[in-house]
Amino acid sequence: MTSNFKSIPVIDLSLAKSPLTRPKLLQELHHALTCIGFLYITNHDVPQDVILDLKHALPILFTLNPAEKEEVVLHNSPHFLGYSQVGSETTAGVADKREQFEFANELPDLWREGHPLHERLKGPNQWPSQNPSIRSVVEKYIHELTNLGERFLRLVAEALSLDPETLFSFLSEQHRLKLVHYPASDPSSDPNIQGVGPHKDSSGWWTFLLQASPPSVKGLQALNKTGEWIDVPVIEDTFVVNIGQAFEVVTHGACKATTHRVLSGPSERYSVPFFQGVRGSLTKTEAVETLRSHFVMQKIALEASEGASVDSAFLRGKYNTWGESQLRTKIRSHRDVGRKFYADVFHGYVNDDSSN
Ligand SMILES: O=C(O)CCC(=O)C(=O)O
Ligand SMILES: [Fe+2]
Repeated sequence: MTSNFKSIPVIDLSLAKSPLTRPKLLQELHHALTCIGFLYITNHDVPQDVILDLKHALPILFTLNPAEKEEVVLHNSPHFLGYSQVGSETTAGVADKREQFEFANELPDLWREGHPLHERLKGPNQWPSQNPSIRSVVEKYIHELTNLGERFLRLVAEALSLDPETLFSFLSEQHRLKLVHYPASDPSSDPNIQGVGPHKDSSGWWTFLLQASPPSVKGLQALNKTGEWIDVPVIEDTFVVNIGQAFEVVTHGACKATTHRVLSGPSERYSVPFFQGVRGSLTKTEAVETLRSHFVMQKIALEASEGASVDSAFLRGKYNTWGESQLRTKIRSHRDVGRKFYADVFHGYVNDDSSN
């Protein structure tokens, strides 16, 4: 569990540039990592035009007509890359009220019969033919966020007294990006309509989220220790950054993947999470053992009040690699895709409740 935070800290990455201010940054980052699991970063050095181009592209992309969206529907893709309509994804057993386009850095489909099934998550994107400019906007954005993620990981390592390159050995060559649209809800209806239900991020090592609507549009909330939902409002020129489940496992719970959700509201909302990918071949043993002496034996970085307790579907589940557990999550969230491309394992995955 995370500590009983009431707000989300803002970490100024420009403090890293001077030896005079770097210690302050590392101290604040350490606190955010070990006590909250959620933070904003500012002065992140992602070029403004790359962010603005993406923000401007969102409303245009989502006004494609249903046939144009259908052309790139997720159901075409064994890599779970493409468009999914409102209500087609479920989180915590309830349909989410959001539509989304999922992309990744462009990779060839090298999977063949006999290779590990999770390798099939890697592959090319589907690009909507009626919005040809979206491709370069998304590709530039993924490129910048990949770099930001790497810069950030070096700071995280330093804040946790690890070698700056240590955390890179867990990364995948695939990073995924979702462009998300939450339609407005009727204000007279239930105020707690689920945009996306309570969850810990399962796809990434770290998540870097652009809240792409004006500050007046609310929705994102993080859960603190006493079960209160804390607003994570839009702050201009920041990214919201949060820990994924694999990172919680590898750090033995020193750094928690904090539960969060989005409520849909009276205004539509756009957001863009970038999921820094975790290597699919990562086994449970590697995940647990690689940094064990650092986090458990030396008790470094374990100042979070409750110590380390890890709540992980990956560890609880019966699948040995991160890739397999990620594939299972994808299949359970998008069953039509699972049934079509993963028929051999589909029933096993959807009927297996050994992890959620
Ligand atoms: O839309 C948001 O602000 C957050 C979305 C999210 O948590 C997710 O897609 O994992
Ligand atoms: Fe999330």
